[in-house]
Amino acid sequence: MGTQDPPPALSAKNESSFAYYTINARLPVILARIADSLCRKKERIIAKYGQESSEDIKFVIGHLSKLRYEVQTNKAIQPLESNAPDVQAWNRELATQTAAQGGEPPKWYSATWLYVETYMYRALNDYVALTKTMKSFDIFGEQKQIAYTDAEVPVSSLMSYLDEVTANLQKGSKTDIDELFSEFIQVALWGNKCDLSISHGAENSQKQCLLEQLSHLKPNILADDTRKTLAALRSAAGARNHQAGRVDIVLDNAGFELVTDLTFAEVLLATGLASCVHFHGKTMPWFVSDVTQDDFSWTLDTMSASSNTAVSKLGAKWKSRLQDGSWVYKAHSFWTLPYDYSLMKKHAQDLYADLAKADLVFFKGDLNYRKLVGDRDWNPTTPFQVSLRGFHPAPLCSLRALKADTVAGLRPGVAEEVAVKDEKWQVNGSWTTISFCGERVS
Ligand SMILES: O=P(O)(O)OC[C@@]1(O)O[C@H](CO)[C@@H](O)[C@@H]1O
Ligand SMILES: [Mn+2]
Repeated sequence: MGTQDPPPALSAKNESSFAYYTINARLPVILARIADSLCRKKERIIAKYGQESSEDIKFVIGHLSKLRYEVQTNKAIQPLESNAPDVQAWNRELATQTAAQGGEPPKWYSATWLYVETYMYRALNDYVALTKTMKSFDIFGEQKQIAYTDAEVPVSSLMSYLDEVTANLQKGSKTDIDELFSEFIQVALWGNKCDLSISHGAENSQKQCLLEQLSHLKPNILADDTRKTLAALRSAAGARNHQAGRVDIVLDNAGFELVTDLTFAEVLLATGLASCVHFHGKTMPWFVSDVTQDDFSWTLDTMSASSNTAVSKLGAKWKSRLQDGSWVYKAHSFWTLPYDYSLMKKHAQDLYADLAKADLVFFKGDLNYRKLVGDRDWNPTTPFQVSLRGFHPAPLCSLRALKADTVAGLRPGVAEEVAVKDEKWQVNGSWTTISFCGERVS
């Protein structure tokens, strides 16, 4: 490795890695759970999609067990078969990797973790797309809705607090915007602690009130670029005669995390730090809990229909934001391709150009972080800017709970200190980073 070369990408070749554990233990469990849940939901699926879907369920379960066998026995990655628009790109990537290895196709334990894990979720969607009747079925849909309903108590307290804070702002009381920004960026940050794929698709939602926990959680933020992030927003507005601009949030999980992101977006608008917020979701069910258009709409519909006044008020307000354009929801197919973000300019020029219109782009969650830093084995003290390897459509900030063993941007000594306190610090979601990059470094 030359001095300028980035470190290698994570892969299951290393048996002590989380990548190995994921492929060896977690992915087979996720696949088995999906098959089980299809069996359990059989009657409901038939009621919704018709009698013919009975055959479709068998078809999907058959493919799931074949895939599980292929993972467990380290078989070659297979081309996708549906005629979905992104299948060509996936199969082209498979051909490229095969050619690069002298005709040897990538395999589960030797290819990069990012490639095989994203492939697994893409393959699941392909099986559903190949059915006759169930093409619109979301394998994880019910779990995502449960993640929201299980969090109704913390959602209610968060909405009451948000309602109070925004009302006080309207009354012109001297609320400190810096404090609000710092508080609600932490709400969105810790919202990422509770996703479903880390718990093998089992329930893992937020039952306690997050607001009460924030100060207690503060020491677990290993890198905190809150001030730099806020300064970047202010300087972008300052350059336009104090006109606030667009802020983008690249979403991660549905359920409680989505509500925390929407809350943060509301605070950005209410404080005048942003004039509009663009949310980026997924075009298909992804990594168990990621937000799709259906999840986004379902969440706002469910909130507006809530019997809790603050929840229904905010739900209705957010639906109207989508109408008046102060919020925009979009989903680009690049987010579910296997590429890390240093390749966005090459594979999705339009998305890169769109993100460049924002004053600041927030990237939520662990998978987005892995894609930002190329899922590589960085020395933890490598500057975050360096780990991005030239990706810089706009100033950006990642809010992430560590659930994978790649991290950059830590001060010297921090990794060693936390490793003594918690040997699973890199993967158990209990430690977080707020990482900002204000300029391009290649
Ligand atoms: O992106 P998210 O929702 O925060 O996390 C996704 C995740 O659960 O999936 C991968 C492991 O399977 C890890 O990157 C991470 O733990
Ligand atoms: Mn996710």
